Amino acid sequence: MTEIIMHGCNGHMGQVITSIVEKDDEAKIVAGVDITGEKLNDYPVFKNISDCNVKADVIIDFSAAAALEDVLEYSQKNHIPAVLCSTGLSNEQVEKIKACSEKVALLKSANMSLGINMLMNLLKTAVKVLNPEGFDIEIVERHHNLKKDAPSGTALALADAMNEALEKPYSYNYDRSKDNEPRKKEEIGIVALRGGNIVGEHEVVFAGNDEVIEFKHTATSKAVFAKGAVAAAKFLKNKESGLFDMADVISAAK
Ligand SMILES: NC(=O)C1=CN([C@@H]2O[C@H](COP(=O)(O)OP(=O)(O)OC[C@H]3O[C@@H](n4cnc5c(N)ncnc54)[C@H](OP(=O)(O)O)[C@@H]3O)[C@@H](O)[C@H]2O)C=CC1
Ligand SMILES: O=C(O)C1=N[C@H](C(=O)O)C[C@H](O)C1
Repeated sequence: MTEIIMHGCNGHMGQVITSIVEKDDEAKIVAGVDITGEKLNDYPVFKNISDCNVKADVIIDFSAAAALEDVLEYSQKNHIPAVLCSTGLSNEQVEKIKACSEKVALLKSANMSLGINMLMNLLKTAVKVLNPEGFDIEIVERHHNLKKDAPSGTALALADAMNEALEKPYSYNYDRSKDNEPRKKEEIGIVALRGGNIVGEHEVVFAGNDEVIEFKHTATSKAVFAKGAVAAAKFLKNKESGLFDMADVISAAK
């Protein structure tokens, strides 16, 4: 049994995870943390993670970037591994995660789906073939009208994955409205659309001379992220320290 503290338990993702874990004989939410403090389910809810006095194997965080430091402090102090899913993290926060992972096991992923994590590998291959031929790379992401951060953590992770495969990393261009000149070769354009209840779409376009190649992932339900997060929690249980990602969870399941 994997006992979970659900951080951000009353939000959209927290509630989807709650319903998935209810049907899972190998996992249990033993406490929730949410700034609203409301008790919506049968587990106790704390307003701040520092007040949570319940023993657990792992924390799952789907709350907000602003909560990261509190989650890391609690995770390190109580030596409880954490699955970090909130997006909109600053570079400084990513460095804090790396430093903290020397003391406690952490898994950070902007997207918990199998499809996006496979797409990252495909893009690394594509960029190695298409970049020497001068293809321009653009990313378009679409999300619901409640999403706070832009561009999505996934769009940035896809761009980072391609940059890892390039000899010289490209810069990211989020807004061409003031450029007043043609796009640069060594950049990746990243565009964010927000509307309705779109769960999450990511499109990567390689535009060359006389041909265009498009990769697209569509999440049709938040359950795809929730299932990935629960699998990650089970994977992280009993790990002492280190920084992991969804690729580690996927390869351990093979
Ligand atoms: N890695 C992945 O696969 C995915 C990542 N995400 C990311 O997860 C995060 C949450 O998404 P979602 O569930 O849609 O968002 P919601 O806003 O629906 O839920 C977040 C919940 O956390 C609460 N909260 C906010 N700040 C804190 C805090 N400091 N301490 C405790 N609770 C807090 C919110 O309260 P209040 O409403 O009062 O602010 C809310 O109840 C986002 O960053 C999103 O981008 C989402 C889906 C997939
Ligand atoms: O906020 C969301 O909803 C999502 N956020 C993640 C992101 O920023 O990439 C992942 C997913 O696309 C849904």
